Amino acid sequence: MLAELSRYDQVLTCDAVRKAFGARVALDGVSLCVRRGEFVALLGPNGAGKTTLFQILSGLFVADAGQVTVMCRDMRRDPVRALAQLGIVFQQPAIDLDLPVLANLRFHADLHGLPRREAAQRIARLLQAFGLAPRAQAPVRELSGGSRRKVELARALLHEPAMLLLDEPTAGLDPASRVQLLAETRRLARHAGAGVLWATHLVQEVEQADRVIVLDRGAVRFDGTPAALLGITAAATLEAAFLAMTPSVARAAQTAQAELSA
Ligand SMILES: Nc1ncnc2c1ncn2[C@@H]1O[C@H](COP(=O)(O)OP(=O)(O)OP(=O)(O)O)[C@@H](O)[C@H]1O
Repeated sequence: MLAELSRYDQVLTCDAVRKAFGARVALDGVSLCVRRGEFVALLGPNGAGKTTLFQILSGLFVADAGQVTVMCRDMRRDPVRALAQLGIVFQQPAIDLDLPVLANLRFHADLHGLPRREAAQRIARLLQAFGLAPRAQAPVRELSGGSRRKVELARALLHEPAMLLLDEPTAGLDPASRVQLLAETRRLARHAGAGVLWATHLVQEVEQADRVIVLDRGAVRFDGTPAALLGITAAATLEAAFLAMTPSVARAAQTAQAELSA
């Protein structure tokens, strides 16, 4: 019974996923899960495999081996129903810059087959929550980088997905916008009971996470709470703990430091 409960509590599962590009192995047997209402940070240096993993989780790439499920739907066998439960923000902005904010959101609602009245209510709520209501009629091109990201996040939440996949959503934002976007995502996802997988290489963004998964060179090096990451590495800061978990990054940091002090 307990095992059944915990299986249904898992919104996203990824089991022994492998992906290679020719001889380069990008993911080497990655297993992880995200539970309902849980905010999980996926922390990894450049080239760790985060984007490849997201492309597989969002159905853009097919894994060479392994299994992905969303709300118990197998991504390979039942992609339509698995994808319907996902809200995705890609690393590269993917929004029509010439369309007004409102039209972008309406288009997404239509794609998901939301009835017009229901869509209008949800859009109004999300625009309000993100402080975007006054800019609803503005073309996205006229918005700041931070506001554009908020439109993408609102769009990802519009069909009320069980799981949010966010690939470095704060890339290119200033520190204040980063903190704001992170806080708003957490609040909205928790309110909706959705799971969140937030990929980043910024250690500051994992402090508030329920759990952190460290990915390096295509493999999971750690999976636990930020406090546990500090505990097992006996590091004073999360930054030091991350370096301890990713020796290749630590070596690069040491070399850079030595060059600076030479
Ligand atoms: N289309 C591709 N063809 C060949 N190699 C690829 C391709 N996509 C990714 N790789 C390689 O797979 C590895 C993982 O790359 P990936 O982009 O997934 O890492 P990442 O963690 O998202 O990095 P970043 O933080 O820089 O975006 C890297 O070694 C990369 O060079």
